[in-house]
Amino acid sequence: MIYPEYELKPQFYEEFPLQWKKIFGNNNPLHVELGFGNGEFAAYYTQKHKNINYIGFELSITSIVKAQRKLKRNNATNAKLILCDARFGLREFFDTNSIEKVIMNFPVPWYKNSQAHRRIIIQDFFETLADVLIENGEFELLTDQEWYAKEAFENAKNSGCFEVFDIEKNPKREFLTRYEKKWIKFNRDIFKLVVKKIKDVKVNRLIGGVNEMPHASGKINEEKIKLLKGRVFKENNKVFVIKNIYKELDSNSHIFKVISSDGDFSQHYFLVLYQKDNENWVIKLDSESNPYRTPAVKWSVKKIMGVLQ
Ligand SMILES: C[S@@+](CC[C@H](N)C(=O)[O-])C[C@H]1O[C@@H](n2cnc3c(N)ncnc32)[C@H](O)[C@@H]1O
Repeated sequence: MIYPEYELKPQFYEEFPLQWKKIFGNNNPLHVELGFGNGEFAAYYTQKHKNINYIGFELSITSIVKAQRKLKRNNATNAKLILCDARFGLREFFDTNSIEKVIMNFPVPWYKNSQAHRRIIIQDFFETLADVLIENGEFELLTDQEWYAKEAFENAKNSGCFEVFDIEKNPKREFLTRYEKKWIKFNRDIFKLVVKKIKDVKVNRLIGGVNEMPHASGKINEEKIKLLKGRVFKENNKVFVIKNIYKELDSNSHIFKVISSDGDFSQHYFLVLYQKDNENWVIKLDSESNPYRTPAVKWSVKKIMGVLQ
């Protein structure tokens, strides 16, 4: 990363939710942008609002690099960018009643029904918002898709936790994002939805507390190791698959390439299995691998040790 001071890697933190006061060195209000793209809005917003702490989520590494450049050019000191699914990050990295404003400019709408689970504004999202926003905290959505704004409107209303304002068509805007400019050029209408939190909800988080290193140990039947390649394990909301197993030359250790999911949240990582003494083996996260220690990640460690015994 070119300007690492702007990128925050929560997977290297020990404790969740994150301690934002420590991270920014002040107690300024937290404003969060979901899907910041190339960071034009982040650069504008952090200049305009010097007394807030801005946190942006993106899934694209290229976008993170471009956004870092823009923040650096402005010498912004109140911004952190995170490469992570915004739905996961909003729920897992923030405490209850901690965010003043959440902004989402021109999300990917995911038109097809088969892709609907990828939309950010699903019902669960509004429950998370009702947890992490402070009282009277706001969520602002801009989109060129009227149906998307209406779906968000309905989901926010159905949650019972928000004052939901009428959708505004072609609102007056001080700053146009890259996608906004593009859609205006294509003569598309723009829709703005604002909701204000009026009621608390407490949602379950996957990785609360101290982020312990999952590991398991015991006697195993070595013959069973090679049989695990390609196996899929499922339990409730958790799934993991062992994509590959590599044996280290000249040593009794094996690396497992694993993909796990907790609901819609997937992670790739490596586990290492090695012989500790004459009788016992240990399995744990490989030191190069740093997934969030979600229930599926912890379960994969215990389960593999279990089936090898
Ligand atoms: C259409 S672009 C809009 C970018 C920018 N906000 C703008 O208005 O110019 C949508 C952005 O959201 C990002 N994105 C999509 N799903 C996401 C998710 N679940 N979490 C974080 N970012 C996401 C994409 O990578 C993409 O950069």
